[in-house]
Amino acid sequence: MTSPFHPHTLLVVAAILIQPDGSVLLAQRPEGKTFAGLWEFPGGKVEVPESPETALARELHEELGITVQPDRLEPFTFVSEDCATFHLLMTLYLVREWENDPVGREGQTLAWVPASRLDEYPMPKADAPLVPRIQALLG
Ligand SMILES: Nc1nc2c([nH]c(=O)n2[C@H]2C[C@H](O)[C@@H](COP(=O)(O)OP(=O)(O)OP(=O)(O)O)O2)c(=O)[nH]1
Repeated sequence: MTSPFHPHTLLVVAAILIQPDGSVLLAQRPEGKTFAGLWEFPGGKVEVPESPETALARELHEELGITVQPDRLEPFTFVSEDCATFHLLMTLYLVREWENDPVGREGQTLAWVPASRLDEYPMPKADAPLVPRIQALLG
């Protein structure tokens, strides 16, 4: 049954950038944003009329100054999480190729983290299931 109070679904795309040594990139959400201080996978909201892949390429350029090819993004997994005022649907892509070195262009601190140490970085609740999946992928 449909409820008029059912939260809307927010479509978010995020990247798991992987270096040749197997470390992955985390960004710390800056002060003033929701979840400030927590670590996340870079990305953001899909805007009309973007595809998820073009939205992720845009977000990675805005946030990190890197260039990725939308058709080289590798679908990995997704999370579906009730966040009280909205429902988060976040699709994640593996990214192994990019141009330029990532820098935090929006004040975020960046960290390259070995998969085995991902659980040392506090993340939004929705990200919790991702950690064992990434560890299984990267060993
Ligand atoms: N990029 C990213 N967003 C995440 C992760 N985990 C998680 O719950 N989110 C949530 C936080 C936000 O509600 C949403 C991403 O939107 P966003 O990052 O564009 O949000 P925003 O800059 O506009 O900031 P805000 O409106 O949430 O304050 O997804 C993650 O690992 N990466």
